[in-house]
Amino acid sequence: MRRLRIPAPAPAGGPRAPGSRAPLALAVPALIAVAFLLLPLVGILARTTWSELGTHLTSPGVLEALRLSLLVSFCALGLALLLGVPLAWLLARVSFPGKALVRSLVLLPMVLPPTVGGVALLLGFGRRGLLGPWLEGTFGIVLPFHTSGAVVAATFVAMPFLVISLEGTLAGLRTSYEETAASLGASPVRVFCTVTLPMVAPGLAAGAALTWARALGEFGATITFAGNLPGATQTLPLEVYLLLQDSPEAATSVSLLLLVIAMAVLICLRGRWTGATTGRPARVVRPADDTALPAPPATDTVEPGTGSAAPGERWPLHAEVTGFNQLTLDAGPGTTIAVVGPNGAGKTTLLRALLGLTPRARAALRLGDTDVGALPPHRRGVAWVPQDGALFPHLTALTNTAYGLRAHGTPRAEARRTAQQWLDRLGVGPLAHRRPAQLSGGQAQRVALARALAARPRLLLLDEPLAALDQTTRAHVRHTLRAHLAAFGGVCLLVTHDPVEAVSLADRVLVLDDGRALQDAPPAEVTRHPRSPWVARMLGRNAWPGTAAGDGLALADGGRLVLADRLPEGVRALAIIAPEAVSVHLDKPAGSPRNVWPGTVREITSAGSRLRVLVTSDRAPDLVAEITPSAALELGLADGVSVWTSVKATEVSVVTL
Ligand SMILES: Nc1ncnc2c1ncn2[C@@H]1O[C@H](COP(=O)(O)OP(=O)(O)OP(=O)(O)O)[C@@H](O)[C@H]1O
Repeated sequence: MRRLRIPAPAPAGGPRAPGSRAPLALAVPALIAVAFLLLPLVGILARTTWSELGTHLTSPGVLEALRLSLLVSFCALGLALLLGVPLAWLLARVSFPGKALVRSLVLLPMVLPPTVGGVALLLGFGRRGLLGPWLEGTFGIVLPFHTSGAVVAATFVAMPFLVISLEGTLAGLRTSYEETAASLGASPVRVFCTVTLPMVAPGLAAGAALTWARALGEFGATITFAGNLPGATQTLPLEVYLLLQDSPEAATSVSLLLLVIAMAVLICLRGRWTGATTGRPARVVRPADDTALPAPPATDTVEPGTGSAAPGERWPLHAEVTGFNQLTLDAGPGTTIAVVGPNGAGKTTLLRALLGLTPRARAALRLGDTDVGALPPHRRGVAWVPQDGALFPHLTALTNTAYGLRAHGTPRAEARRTAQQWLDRLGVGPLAHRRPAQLSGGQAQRVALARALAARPRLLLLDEPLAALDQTTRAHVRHTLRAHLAAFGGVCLLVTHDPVEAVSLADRVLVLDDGRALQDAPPAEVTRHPRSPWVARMLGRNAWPGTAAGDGLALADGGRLVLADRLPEGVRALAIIAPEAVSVHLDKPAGSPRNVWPGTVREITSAGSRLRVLVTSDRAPDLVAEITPSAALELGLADGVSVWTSVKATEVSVVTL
């Protein structure tokens, strides 16, 4: 039996090649650097008079300075949170002119000598500064030589730590969570408080801890701007400075205290601030095992109190989209439209335009009798299920599902009851208490769908809802979707690359290309007469565009195809050939088929119980034939084998373009 060797995990702190050693030329200066940083700290420890430590730290002057330091540092932290959190959000989320300048401004106090910072504060907020006289005249506030001045100075130098840390975390947080929350009806402030802040909490905590530690140790700006008044502005660092002249041992003891506090903060953060604070890791969508769950009921007459399919709630759709997408959409209530098209065709942009989330396309949107195109995303009644579900990781399945209801003002108990009903309907009721990280891919998709439907949308947008699922789960969730879309009183747009999904779930298939509607027809019509080679190929057909000439088509990719019925000369058309209609031979076939080409087998793949054989030829475009495995065996087909392919003219269907 062969045993698998599992490689040992990379050591913490980054990958290292086995047996690799740091080169001496780097290791020596690095060690000197460590010693350089360590030595002063060891100096403090070595020179501390441990027997006197208690006396030094409990002297009235030190206790007063400690009290003041704590007051000033916590006030500075509060002020930094109040101002810095919105600023970090703005820098991370909004594009505006001069953003780089604002970011530099935020960083400036970190590189500015603190005394220069103090001078700048004096010139800005001092009694003779730009704002000082107004502050004094209007509010009677004089910042210099007052505790509030020490708070301002500490905030000035410490706030950058908070802003940088939080901005980095926000930048690492995918916007789909916030956009989904808005699509569920949450206002921007609600989204910020209930989704953004909880999700960036680790980064915020790290930034806050550093900010507080920096404010606690602030010296230069404080002494320059606020002075050194005992009981008012004389904080611990200033006390150390004074003690150094009169009582160096006491200064060492207080320094030790500040050192211990700073080290404690850094040890608690364990380097998170320097790069690991990019929000919680995205949930990994695992292949799902839904077999433990009850299959969702196919038809369900229980209607939650706020269900979207309640009698009377019917929402036809009218949309005129301009910008990158240029199309008009009209659909009756209950219609499901599959949106298909090649990569970059504008499917996601269309959904984002309907949500009001992109400036690249704009939708004049009417749902029922209401024009919602001018409303912000959270007031449109358009729910969105992005490809990854975007379940809020800090909420359970139940609270995720209740989110939209709560955003619409439903009382908590009622929202939870209704959410539980929706989860039950979608067959994931028993998982209500689980967090998204504890759900499989299929379960998470059902919860995401329950959450969207529970919000009572007037338009439902599903972006490749089944893409992340394995085949078995896909069939399960497709079944669930079909049952619930049938009961949905609005229009549903479903982006997909899967022909089975498009044909089995949709009443119409909207084919997009370059932002425009190439075809908008029932699935049967699109299957019979696809109007683009891409759709035909998506449906598993061979599709050759060409121009009518003589008794056939002059193919755009070179070669000729004979048709059963002549087309008017010069007409552009798409020839569709089902792979089953293509015959593969080892020798040139004699007799009836007039479309015969020599070629070479390039690829053989399985398609259910049959094989698909890709044949390339210099006399015709690539052609896929579908044959049985026994026929392939008989012909000895393999990559590189020379073959002949033939198609009867009567087997070619033609769509004029
Ligand atoms: N933020 C953006 N800025 C500029 N161009 C963009 C932006 N987002 C998308 N695009 C471009 O717009 C076009 C449509 O993109 P879109 O994401 O809507 O395509 P799609 O049909 O959803 O593609 P896919 O199937 O790959 O998801 C593409 O050419 C894409 O490069």
